[in-house]
Amino acid sequence: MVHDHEGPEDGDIVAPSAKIPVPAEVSDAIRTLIRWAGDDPGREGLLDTPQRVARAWKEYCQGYDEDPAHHLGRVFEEVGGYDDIVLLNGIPFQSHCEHHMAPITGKASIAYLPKDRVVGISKLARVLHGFASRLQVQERLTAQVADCIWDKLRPQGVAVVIEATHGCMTARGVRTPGVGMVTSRMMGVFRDDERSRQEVLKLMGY
Ligand SMILES: Nc1nc2c(ncn2[C@@H]2O[C@H](COP(=O)(O)OP(=O)(O)OP(=O)(O)O)[C@@H](O)[C@H]2O)c(=O)[nH]1
Ligand SMILES: [Zn+2]
Repeated sequence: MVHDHEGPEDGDIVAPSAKIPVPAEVSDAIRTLIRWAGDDPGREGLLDTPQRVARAWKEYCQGYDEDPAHHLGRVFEEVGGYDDIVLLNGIPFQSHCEHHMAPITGKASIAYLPKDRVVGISKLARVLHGFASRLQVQERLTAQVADCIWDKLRPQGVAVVIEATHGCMTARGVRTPGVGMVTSRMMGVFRDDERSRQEVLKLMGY
């Protein structure tokens, strides 16, 4: 595959993704898009844009390079008898919708009721980012995060609530900013037991 030879100079401060070579067919496609949108990809300000856009998309979509379930591989079975809800509340995330490749920006609240194992709390956010860093619909993202925790931790319950705004609804199309889409997935006791569901929703601030 042919690569464009526009790399960082010695001494430049570069993001890790800047080192990824961009195949010529990818930068050509972005040049075509710029032209189709009405601008001149040959003008000075746009010369490096195809490489930047390509590398930005590699970064937005870096979840394709990982299996988020791996983050839940290290569990702790001794937690001093703790047997109540664990909640990571309001985790900010960014994703992109699979229909328009426009940003989805939101917050996720992820809770589980452990049975015999807990996980390092940062790992819940890592699972979220792993699935969010792909082309998504919010419903699937919500379900994938919940299913992953359910499968790997075998807890008594999992609750995931995601609230997000969709760039495809604000910057284009219906142009309705400020509207949040809310999705939730309740599993185990949070699905079957009304009091447990109310308790976790209250902890999340709903
Ligand atoms: N359910 C769901 N819909 C989404 C999500 N992200 C974007 N959409 C919607 O996907 C739909 C795609 O509809 P289409 O009619 O095929 O595309 P469109 O003509 O660009 O639609 P408009 O956005 O209404 O202009 C739109 O209604 C979007 O609002 C998501 O995460 N979940
Ligand atoms: Zn969209």
